[in-house]
Amino acid sequence: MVLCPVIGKLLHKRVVLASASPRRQEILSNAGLRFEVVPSKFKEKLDKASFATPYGYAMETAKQKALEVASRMHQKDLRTPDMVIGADTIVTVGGLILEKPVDKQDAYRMLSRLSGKEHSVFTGVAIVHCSSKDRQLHTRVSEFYEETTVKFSELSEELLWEYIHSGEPMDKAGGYGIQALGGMLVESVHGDFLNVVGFPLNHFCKQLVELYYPPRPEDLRQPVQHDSIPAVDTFEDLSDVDGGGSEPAQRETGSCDEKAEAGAAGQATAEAECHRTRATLPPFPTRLLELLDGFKLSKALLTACKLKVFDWLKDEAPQKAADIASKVDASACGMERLLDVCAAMGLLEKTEQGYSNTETANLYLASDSEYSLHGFMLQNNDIIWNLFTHLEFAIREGRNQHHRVLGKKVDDLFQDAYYRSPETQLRFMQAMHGVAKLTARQVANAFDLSRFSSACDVGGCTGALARELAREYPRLQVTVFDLPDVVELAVHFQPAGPQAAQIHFAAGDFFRDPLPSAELYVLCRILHDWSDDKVHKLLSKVAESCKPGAGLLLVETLLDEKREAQGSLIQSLNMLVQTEGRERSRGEYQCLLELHGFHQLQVVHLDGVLDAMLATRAAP
Ligand SMILES: Cc1cn([C@@H]2O[C@H](COP(=O)(O)OP(=O)(O)OP(=O)(O)O)[C@@H](O)[C@H]2O)c(=O)[nH]c1=O
Repeated sequence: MVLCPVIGKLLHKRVVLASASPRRQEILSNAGLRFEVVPSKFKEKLDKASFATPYGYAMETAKQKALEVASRMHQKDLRTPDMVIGADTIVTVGGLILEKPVDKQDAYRMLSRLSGKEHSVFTGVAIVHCSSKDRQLHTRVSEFYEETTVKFSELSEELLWEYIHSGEPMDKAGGYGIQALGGMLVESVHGDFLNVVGFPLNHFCKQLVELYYPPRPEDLRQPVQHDSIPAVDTFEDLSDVDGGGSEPAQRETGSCDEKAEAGAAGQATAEAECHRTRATLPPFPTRLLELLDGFKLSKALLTACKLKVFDWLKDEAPQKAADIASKVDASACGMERLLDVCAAMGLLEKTEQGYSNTETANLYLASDSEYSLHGFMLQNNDIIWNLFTHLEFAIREGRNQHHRVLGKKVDDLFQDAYYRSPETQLRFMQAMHGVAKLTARQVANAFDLSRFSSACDVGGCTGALARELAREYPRLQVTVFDLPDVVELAVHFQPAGPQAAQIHFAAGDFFRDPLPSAELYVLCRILHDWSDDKVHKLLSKVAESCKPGAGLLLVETLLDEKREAQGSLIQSLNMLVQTEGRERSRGEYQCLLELHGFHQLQVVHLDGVLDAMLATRAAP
């Protein structure tokens, strides 16, 4: 969610952060800004003595960093961004400017200089607005700085060296990181904490407000100090009406002021007009329209995958739309539009030479890449998309929609729907394999499972999780238990390797057949497919198979965990449309587990929307 409305102004812009600093990236993305990262190659070697102030030096360095990136991006394939942000953080003490230490001795010199004293941290920021006319790059720079004062405690030699040996000082101005171990050195801070970390977010937002929402005439008559970042309804309407979009308004050229230039007599009318427009027009519903377009973007992505566009563009020189079109038997005009949308979504690079894959496309969308989600995309295109076209019925009826898509009754979710033909089964398995590979390592690492020597992954499909468990725990034997048809195909997904000897497949139906015996049972994204009745049935089977002390590892999306709320709620809707089950909250899982004799629940949040839970079987 975008908390600061002015950040939302940049959502449609191509914003580039010209910085390799992970802290800056984190601060800005936490603020809801969408941007690309292109680290600057500008060498921080300006002559410090030629600047009257330390912040003058920081601002100039920030500007040069941003300009270097703007001109490199413009030259390289004419990819002109709309905005490039550069920043430079320095520490000053006793008239000296400290940057990043070059080695441990240098870090020692810096930190001992700061010990027991107050120093200033300046971050200079440059916002470079770019445009391209007649192939020439035009830039407009606005810059500012922020100062924060920090006081260090007296640091003992021992502490100093211990800190230096931690490695933390090396990539940080002044040789410390206030946000991590370096926080222990700090007695007090005056000013913006994030400014010390590397980016003065608050001042940046205020600067954007100034750029995008110039003061109204009455504000100029009665100057108001903006101590806070103005709320959306104060300003949002202004710029969209005045500026005709989200271009930053120039104070001297804003449209209201242009009218005012017509003369004193015209001024009153012009102002009145401006105010009337402001009063009557609601904010432009940008976000709403973006949401509306969401399904078109998804379909463009899925169609490009279906046509294997990203396979044709993998590891190849850039290609023209017409070339790709002829390879996949498509029209050149249609393909060009599709590829342009893919480029706008950041999946392709578009240059004068043609289109090529971005890193994301190579990694996840090409069908033969290690972590390919191509199968998952096809599953979404061919199956889930159709189910979602019946969302209204799903909501009204409170049930999945396979019967409507297939035109017949579906009694068994898997046999009658997902596995109704070898082709649909293979596609489902490819989809699950891609998703499982993405998360399997995190699941395997979520808890210390070294006390178990055998595990059974119930409904373990292709064995992607089994493989990671085996890799992480070399003495663990893992049985993947799944339907006979699945087991038959699963072997094709198992690469050879040292883990192969630890993994076994067993065929059966987990609702009907006995489960293989194991010390640890794993149910990864299984329970959410099923109604409460079936969940009880399955959990009681698992519980019966367990000895006291056995473990149960559940992986699901927990509702109400106050993170990734949108992702988990969409997932919950997805379950309604596709399955007999639902996502559940931590409390619900805890109750279910306790009811079946599993206690000591531990929960670990994983990347994305998944959560891992581990519980132990108590003596019955
Ligand atoms: C005082 C302090 C600094 N930093 C980091 O120090 C680097 C400054 O160097 P820079 O030259 O401004 O930036 P860079 O890291 O070289 O990146 P770039 O923008 O590419 O020049 C930035 O990373 C900051 O976060 C912290 O992480 N914590 C702190 O408490």
